[in-house]
Amino acid sequence: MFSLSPKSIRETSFKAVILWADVKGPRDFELVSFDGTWIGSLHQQLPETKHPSSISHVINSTFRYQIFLSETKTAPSLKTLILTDQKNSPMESGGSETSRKRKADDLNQKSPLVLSECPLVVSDSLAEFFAENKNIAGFDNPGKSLLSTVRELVENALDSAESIGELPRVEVTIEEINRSMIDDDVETVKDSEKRLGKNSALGKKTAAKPMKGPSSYYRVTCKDNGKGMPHDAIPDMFGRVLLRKKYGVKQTCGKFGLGGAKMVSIWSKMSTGEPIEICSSMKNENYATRCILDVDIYRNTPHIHLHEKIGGMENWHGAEIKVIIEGNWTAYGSKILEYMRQMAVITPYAEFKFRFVAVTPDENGVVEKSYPRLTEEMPTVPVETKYHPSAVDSLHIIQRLIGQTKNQNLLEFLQHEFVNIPNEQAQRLIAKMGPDVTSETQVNSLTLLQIAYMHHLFQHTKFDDPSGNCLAPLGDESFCEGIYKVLQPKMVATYTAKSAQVYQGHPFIVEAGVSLGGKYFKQGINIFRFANRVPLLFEQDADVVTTTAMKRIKWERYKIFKKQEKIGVYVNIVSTKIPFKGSGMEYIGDDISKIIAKAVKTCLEDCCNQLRSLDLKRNMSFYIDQAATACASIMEIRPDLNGPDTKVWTKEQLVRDFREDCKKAGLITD
Ligand SMILES: Nc1ncnc2c1ncn2[C@@H]1O[C@H](COP(=O)(O)OP(=O)(O)OP(=O)(O)O)[C@@H](O)[C@H]1O
Repeated sequence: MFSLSPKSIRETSFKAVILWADVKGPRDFELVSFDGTWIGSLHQQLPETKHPSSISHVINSTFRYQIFLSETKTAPSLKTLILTDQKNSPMESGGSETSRKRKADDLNQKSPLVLSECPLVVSDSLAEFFAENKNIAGFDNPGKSLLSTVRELVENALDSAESIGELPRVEVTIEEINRSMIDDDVETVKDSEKRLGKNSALGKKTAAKPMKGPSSYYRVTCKDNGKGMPHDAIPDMFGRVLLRKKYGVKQTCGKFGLGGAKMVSIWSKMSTGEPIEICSSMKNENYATRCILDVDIYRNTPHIHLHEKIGGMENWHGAEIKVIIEGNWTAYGSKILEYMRQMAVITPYAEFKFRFVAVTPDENGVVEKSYPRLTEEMPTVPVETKYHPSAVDSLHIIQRLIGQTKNQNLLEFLQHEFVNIPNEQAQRLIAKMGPDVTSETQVNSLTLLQIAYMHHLFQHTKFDDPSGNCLAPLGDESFCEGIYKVLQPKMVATYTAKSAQVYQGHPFIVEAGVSLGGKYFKQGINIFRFANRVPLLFEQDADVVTTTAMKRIKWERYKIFKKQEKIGVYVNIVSTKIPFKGSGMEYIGDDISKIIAKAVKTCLEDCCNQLRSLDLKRNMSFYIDQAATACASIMEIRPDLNGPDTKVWTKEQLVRDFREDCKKAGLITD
């Protein structure tokens, strides 16, 4: 079975020989180690041959891969890889039933194996692994780390309040502190860079971009009204990195799945050496917990300084997290303020308070922002759902589910551990898995090759689409409220797709908004991107939303003129898996999926249509006023037109009645 501890991330080169294959031409392969680990994908040109079974083809390649080896495994070296062709299953590709079966038998006996030599250097602690690779979690330099710290704490605070149905209230304070308050010797910027580089156990220095101004130390505090945390669980929640045993898939705001709070603890340990302080109280508990700890990075354990229960906090439930980290407000302050503003747009049911205090209170020394709650309407809490077979992107997932399942026979396993595999389809899949496998086969007796083949079948079979019931978009009315009140455009239209669509077995829903005018916007197109209700602040250019708004929407068709107007474009994509591109996970590549690009375009076009009809109504409203005023003037001049028994209409009354009638007829909105 898999352990929960990653051992290494390395680049390696390997030599591989395909001993058996019945395909030729360009193919995508999936590389899997013999312990079931998915290693990576490879696009390879196979030689043209009339006798495919005699292919002997050498692959030379360099790979960046991530390996999770068992803790108990004695030989931590990876020697053997299975190569699975993603495109062309030997059993699926043409031929009679008997020939397909023969090929299946061949697959079982001959095994399309690839041999390789992969030297591995092993590191033991998951916390150390994250410390070494902090850039993948957004902690690549002090400025970005300050932003990521705020982000992780705010998103945990929101999750916590929403999970108990409480309208969130989140207070964030960043106080710059005098280093001499915590350091004996004041460190120079150069020394600090040296220290941060040295902390990387492999000596891999993070490519530090030149930043505006020197970095400094900051106390970041985030207080919420969420569910709080159980007393005994707190040290592990903040001081031990574990790979979570995920059973299914869920819409979450965490981008890396690494545990943001833990990354914050590790960053504080690495950058200032100061512990993290947690105060928490749960609903209906008559005490609060105060816990001070730091992470022992090399042992991956919490090092507890204080862990006590305190009284007198009966009227509060929630958490307050305090951490002292190295950061750079000069370089990233504007990004942090932008994050808070966009968070207020996409979370209009929350109340946010933000305060920054510099060590020297000059005119930029204090920044305060307050975003009041704009609606009491809260989206539903996203629910975890079982995997759709097309969303199973590694053998590892099937193996984990086999390890956890109560459904021991294969037929039950397929039907109950996944969505959208009905009984008949499960039986058909089992029939394809070769003569040794039946509905009654115990899942824990499946060989690795059989599991690899099950995975292969999942990737090459058409299943019904998963439902989007597990997703929780914000909703078009709340989205409109957020945009209108926080960013104050002149006009805004929003649209949330009525049903989910599917990308690689994961359901997704797009919601969009388009606004016009407003003093906070620049001329042209202003883009705001969100994924699972979290703002995306970097790498905008290659994003599907940017490309769609810039190139695919014919704005003039809706009488919106890019060169003259201030256009706001807002897109929130919610999914059980956001197909991010790039290591920073800050954008969804435009080339990634036509389905997503089309869904974004459709939603934006709906908003443009709404704006167009809003604009027509606005014009109509103007002409109605003009017409009514003209009529009233005539009647004032010629009172005889009112008739002997009717009362004399004033100009105002006439305009009011006219507008009322037009409103009833749907010609104008206001
Ligand atoms: N403000 C908070 N209120 C209540 N519980 C919290 C709070 N912050 C963290 N936690 C608890 O600590 C756990 C660990 O947090 P952490 O950010 O490390 O992981 P995560 O939130 O589960 O993952 P990710 O950040 O990748 O989404 C959370 O799952 C949650 O149970």
